[in-house]
Amino acid sequence: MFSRIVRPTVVSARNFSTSKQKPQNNLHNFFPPVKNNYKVAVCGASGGIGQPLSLLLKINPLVTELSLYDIVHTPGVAADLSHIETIAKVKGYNGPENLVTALRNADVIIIPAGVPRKPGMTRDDLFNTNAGIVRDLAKAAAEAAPKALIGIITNPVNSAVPIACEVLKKAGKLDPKRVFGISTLDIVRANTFVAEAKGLNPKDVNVPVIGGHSGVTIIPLISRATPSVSFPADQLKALTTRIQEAGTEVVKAKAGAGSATLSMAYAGARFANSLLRALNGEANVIEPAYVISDVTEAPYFSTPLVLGKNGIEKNLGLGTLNDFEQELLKAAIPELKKNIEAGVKFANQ
Ligand SMILES: NC(=O)C1=CN([C@@H]2O[C@H](COP(=O)(O)OP(=O)(O)OC[C@H]3O[C@@H](n4cnc5c(N)ncnc54)[C@H](O)[C@@H]3O)[C@@H](O)[C@H]2O)C=CC1
Ligand SMILES: O=C([O-])CC(=O)C(=O)O
Repeated sequence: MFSRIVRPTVVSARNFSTSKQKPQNNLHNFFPPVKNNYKVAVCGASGGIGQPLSLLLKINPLVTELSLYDIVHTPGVAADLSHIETIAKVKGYNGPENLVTALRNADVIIIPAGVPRKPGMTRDDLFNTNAGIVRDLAKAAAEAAPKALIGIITNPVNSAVPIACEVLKKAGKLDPKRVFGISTLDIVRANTFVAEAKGLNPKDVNVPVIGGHSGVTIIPLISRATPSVSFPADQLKALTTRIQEAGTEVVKAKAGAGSATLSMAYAGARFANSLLRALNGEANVIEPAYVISDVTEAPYFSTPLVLGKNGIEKNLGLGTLNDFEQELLKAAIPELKKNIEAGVKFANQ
């Protein structure tokens, strides 16, 4: 994933034979040199997403402290990851009594805590269990790390982000530029499926996906893909539906053993890396995410964002949508508004 940013340093065998330097078999050569260092906290670190996400963060050279919080198993996960030969110091924190310490002064907090779907469930069916989890984590973040950039993976994302924002608002700590619903997996999937359909290398493909993160609220903008691609109407419709229902595709394939974990860990690590690159002063880091927004009637909406040291530097907005995409937007808005209202109501009850 990091090869998207900087190509690996290639050291030839000849260089080794003439140099006094020891050949390096570790992964350090794959990463760019870094100027700065950051504390990243993962809430739900022992889970199906949390563990591989924490692994990817442990090998990110921008991370110098990795704080792993969960209600179970963090001592084991932290001990395991701490043996990896990278600079990040790993600490595990178990249980609510250690939550505030885990989050204290974090620069970035990523939240994959909560239950996943089983076949036959919608993401909304997770609301009753996961809403309270997100509320409690947001409360702790407001107390321990009010300047942190917070990325929420927990479903239903469309409601979870409003819950977190309302909780932060009540604590007087809401900065709308710092709270993100991570919809990166939708972009990752769109890139992969379009690349497969056109025989391209996925690393060269970028498909903007806007809206929310469930069913019809996921709006792929294939007309704006780079490189430019086109499909006959029936194929475009099928591809769009596949991107919208890709989470369900994984839930069905896992047959009761949960939902996407490895691809989500990749997507979460890509998003966290973009936040860290922006914090570290890199210009023009662009990622779509689901945030407080005034670009549509829905008060939260995902569009491409320019990220900076303080979170969102600029919302790049909707851009031009073709007729097909306008229809997708029309279908998404009522559902999004309903999901957002449910989150706001929960946080204020
Ligand atoms: N945004 C997205 O694109 C995606 C979101 N998800 C969502 O991510 C969430 C996690 O999924 P998995 O990792 O597969 O689930 P999992 O069940 O494998 O892991 C969840 C972890 O959260 C922990 N947890 C539960 N309550 C907690 C609390 N109060 N504080 C801290 N940790 C707590 C559990 O102990 C467990 O380790 C689900 O809600 C799932 O729907 C999953 C895939 C994609
Ligand atoms: O489908 C689910 O429940 C998990 C998820 O959000 C995804 O894979 O996009």
